[in-house]
Amino acid sequence: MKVCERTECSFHKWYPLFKRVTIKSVIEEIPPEVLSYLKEDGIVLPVEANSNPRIPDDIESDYTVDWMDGNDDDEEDESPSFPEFSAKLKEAIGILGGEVFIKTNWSAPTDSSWITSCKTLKCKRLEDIYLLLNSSDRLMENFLSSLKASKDEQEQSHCIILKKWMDIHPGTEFRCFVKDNVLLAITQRDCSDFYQHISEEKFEIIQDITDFFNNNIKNKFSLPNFTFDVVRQKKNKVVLLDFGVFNKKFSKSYLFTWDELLEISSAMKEGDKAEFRYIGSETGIQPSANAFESMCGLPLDVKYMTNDFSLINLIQDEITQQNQEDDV
Ligand SMILES: Nc1ncnc2c1ncn2[C@@H]1O[C@H](COP(=O)(O)OP(=O)(O)OP(=O)(O)O)[C@@H](O)[C@H]1O
Repeated sequence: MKVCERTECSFHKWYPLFKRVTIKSVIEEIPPEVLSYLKEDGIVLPVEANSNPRIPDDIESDYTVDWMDGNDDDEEDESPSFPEFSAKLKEAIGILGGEVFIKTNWSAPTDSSWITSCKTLKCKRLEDIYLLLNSSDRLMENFLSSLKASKDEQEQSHCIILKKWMDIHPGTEFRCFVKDNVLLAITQRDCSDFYQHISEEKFEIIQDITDFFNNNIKNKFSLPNFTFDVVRQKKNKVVLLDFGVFNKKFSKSYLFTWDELLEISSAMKEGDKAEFRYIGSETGIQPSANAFESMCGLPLDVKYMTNDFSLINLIQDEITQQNQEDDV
């Protein structure tokens, strides 16, 4: 993969061109001092995001426990503060209707919904945004990526994207694969459930997504090979969510394998429709990747070590080897 492919899939690169067909968003560049703060371990909210300000001494009641006796003032002094950046985030929440979804150039904090007050990725306050930015391993990987990135990626500015909140039914989300500007395949994105409506409407789903691709995406995105995600809310209503790299290291292929996608590509003839895969019955459902992500936060070092998230395979190989040694 050429490195610039990942750059082209960064939200801030494609959003201006595809504004009309995606969710209204605001892009804020992360200033260097905020980036350094986000790269640090631990969760210390900036003062502007702290919704539990210290009770002033003069109204402290007899029942107030002085937990931090003597250290309070020191702690308060150490809290970071980014008034300008925080004001921009607050303004963006207002512009987008009071409820937003956040992500960085490439990833959303889907591993951290447990930390917000409403236990979803919906952010209504600065506190929710800073909690997600600080607690997500997925975002941390984005922030740290410049350490191992090529020159091209290092020159990328890190951004926080605030998107207007949209209630999305997981059974309406699809990932699409494009090679040489041809729509090859479409897969259900939430493979942890069986959705009756998908099998009932499969032909309309393929048609709507194909029309959407032909009218809005084909030959307009800057790469010939890529993935894109859509939400098909109802007939003739398709919304673009995101673009991704056509590469197994960076994008999940869900109900296809990457080898299958390449085979489909080489067998595809002009006029062929994209291949569509979905869970066809209750028995076909698969474990939810998000549930796994949020239950077991693997240390980043371990993730990097395994590179393509194949830790399970690594452990399995180790066990097999040990068993073989025991048998000898
Ligand atoms: N504006 C929005 N409002 C509410 N939920 C959203 C919004 N945008 C995306 N989502 C939800 O968040 C999920 C993750 O979003 P997105 O695909 O942008 O993240 P990602 O990190 O790029 O994912 P991946 O790494 O799998 O490509 C989506 O599947 C969708 O369910």
